[in-house]
Amino acid sequence: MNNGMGRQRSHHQRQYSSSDNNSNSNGNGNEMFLENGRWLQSAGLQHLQNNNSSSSCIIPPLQDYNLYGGGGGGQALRMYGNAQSSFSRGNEFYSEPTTPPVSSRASSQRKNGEGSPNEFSPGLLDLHSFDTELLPELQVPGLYDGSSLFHPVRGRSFDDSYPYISNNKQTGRAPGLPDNNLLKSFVADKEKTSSVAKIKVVVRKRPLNKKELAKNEEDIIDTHSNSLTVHETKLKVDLTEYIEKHEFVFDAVLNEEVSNDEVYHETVEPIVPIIFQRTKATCFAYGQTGSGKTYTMKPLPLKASRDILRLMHHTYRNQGFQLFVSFFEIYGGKLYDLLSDRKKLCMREDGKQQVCIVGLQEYKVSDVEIIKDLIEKGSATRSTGTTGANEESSRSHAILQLAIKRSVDGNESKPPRPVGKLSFIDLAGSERGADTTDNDKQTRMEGAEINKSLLALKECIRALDNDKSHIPFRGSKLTEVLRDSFVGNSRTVMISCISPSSGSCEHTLNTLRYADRYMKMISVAKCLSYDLICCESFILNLLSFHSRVKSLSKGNASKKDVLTSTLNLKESTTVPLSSVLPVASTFEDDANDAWPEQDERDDFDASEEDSYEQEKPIWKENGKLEPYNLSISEDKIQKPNAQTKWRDMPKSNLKNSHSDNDLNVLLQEEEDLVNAHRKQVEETMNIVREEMNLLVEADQPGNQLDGYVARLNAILSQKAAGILLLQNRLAHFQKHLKEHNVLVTSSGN
Ligand SMILES: Nc1ncnc2c1ncn2[C@@H]1O[C@H](COP(=O)(O)OP(=O)(O)OP(=O)(O)O)[C@@H](O)[C@H]1O
Repeated sequence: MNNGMGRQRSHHQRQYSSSDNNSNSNGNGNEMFLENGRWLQSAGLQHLQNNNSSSSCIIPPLQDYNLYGGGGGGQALRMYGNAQSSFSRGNEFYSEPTTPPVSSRASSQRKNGEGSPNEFSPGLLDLHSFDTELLPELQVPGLYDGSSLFHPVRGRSFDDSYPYISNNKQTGRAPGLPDNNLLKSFVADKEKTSSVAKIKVVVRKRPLNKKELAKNEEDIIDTHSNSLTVHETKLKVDLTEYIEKHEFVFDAVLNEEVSNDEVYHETVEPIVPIIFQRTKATCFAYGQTGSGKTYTMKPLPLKASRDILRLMHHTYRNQGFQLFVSFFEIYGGKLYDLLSDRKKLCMREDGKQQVCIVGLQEYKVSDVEIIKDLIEKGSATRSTGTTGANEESSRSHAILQLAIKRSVDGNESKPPRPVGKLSFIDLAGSERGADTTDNDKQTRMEGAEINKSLLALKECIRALDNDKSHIPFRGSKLTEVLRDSFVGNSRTVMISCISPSSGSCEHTLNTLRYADRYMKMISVAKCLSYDLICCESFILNLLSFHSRVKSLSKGNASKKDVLTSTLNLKESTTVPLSSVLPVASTFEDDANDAWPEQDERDDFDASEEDSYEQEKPIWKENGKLEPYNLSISEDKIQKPNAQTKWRDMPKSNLKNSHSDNDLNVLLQEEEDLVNAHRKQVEETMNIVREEMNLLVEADQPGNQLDGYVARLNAILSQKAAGILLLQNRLAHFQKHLKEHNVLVTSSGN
């Protein structure tokens, strides 16, 4: 709690009650994550556990586990997407604003005057003017390995790259580092930059402004390292005041003392290098009018351009990279070029479903001063007006794009092809439609349009989860433009801006809940990724076990090989496995493929498998999920059917090459590992279920989270089935070995 707030609070006699809608910072959440950390350690996955004491940091970013990149990105975003169901519904009242106002005019002073939507001349329809398809291959010798983005380094997190300093400044910059260490650390940090979080949610609290101070409004927000508490004043029925506390945890919380430089360092700086790696990155600000979105967003593009140019002139010198700047706004559902006299623009999709903004002026730049001028020019041209909360309020969504392009095969005569793109989106204030202080019709229509587009954004992300084949990107111009942020190899940083004042409490809570839903979804996805890791480890153990016994059976493995193999296996539980193994959705099939060749299994009794029927996860009637326990099935597995017939293995070879004791040790280790992994998978699945229950509890009517939860449940069931199948086979395999006197003693499991 800051001092000012402490003083002001002392005038009131308030009772504190804890909030019912807090995020995963609550007791359960903490315990859950601590528990999570414990089993990570026990599983040899402690490298995945962040040293940060904050509970939310125990779980590293999603991209570490291939939920991102390649085909995984969609999955994570779908999870992330449904988090937004708390987002306020759009205003029913909507009619399209007739005109974009000119810059810096109060809404009451605006005049009509823009043309109709059909006024584009065919000459503008140049689909190649903004080719958003990225260059298919980009190899920069001696620098990034292009593949690293698609096989991100695991166990490295965003936070690893920049040690987080949990103090009042909350800068995240290690002491002694130069202000811009980008270049110095560039090559050394290439692995780190490739592990930049796919989605990062940062909250920025602004200081109380003069108006709020004049009204004696209190600062009701306490910030901690990556969490914050909102103290909401409420009245009891007997009209006595009490405070309800709402706690939230995010990737980072930046308080009122944090400078714009530090905001840049925390949000955009880490993603700058990766746009040279065929990545489309987006940073957007969200929050109520007057909360500081423009203040936060405005300096970021210039700082980013500076770093991009440094990289181009040094690290990527003579590589043919070029930087292009464009700046446009979406106002009243229409696009206007802010660098070309507010020329109306038109959006088209090309044959490859790439969104092209026809006629958008892009400036090739290589000088920071020119970029600065362009940004200032565009900002001055942006539609602004006056709202109850902000005299100089942005009435549009402004999008500034920094595109990196490169000549194909060094051929300067051909137009350069895009390599990566960094978009900065300053969204219009989130509560406009509901702002009753704005009584003029124009302002209300703007508000309705803004709400409509923000609602479309929510719908779009939700659809990513529910309907793979159709995402309503076309619901608004905003979502069409943001499409790049949702698909393919992308990075997104969401900065939620909040006002600290008691008068803005409701809006602030809305903004934080919106951001919090993102965080919860990310957290669910992270748990699932652990589940995936554990399953992978489990399968790898079995495969390795099988191949070693098989090689023993052929008599072509020395004792040394076997022991080395065991060592490797143990190590393999602490390193990424997805490069070797299938992803969750297919692992079962692949595991089947990897089992002994068919001839070894020809005589396998199918009825045996039936007896190990999968336990179905239990859905309670109230929609909650019960913890899932594999132990019943495990009992069955321990009693293999005596009827089982296996084709004989050449036991003579085994006996000749190795002592029974060696094999016993080996197999015992195998079983221990397998059992440890099974337990982890069980625990992880329970954690995921707990998370899902939290989500369901926090859900509001009509948000259709049920579908999402059911889908998660299906994934878990599939995993559970796969695990049982593998255990089943392990049991058969052990029995087979016993029958052939390979395994002398039982593990007792
Ligand atoms: N962190 C901050 N430190 C100091 N002043 C700030 C900060 N954030 C915002 N302000 C000031 O608060 C006022 C409103 O900020 P800003 O215009 O960025 O809000 P906004 O969220 O973009 O509003 P709108 O949605 O209406 O455009 C401005 O005068 C700005 O200078």
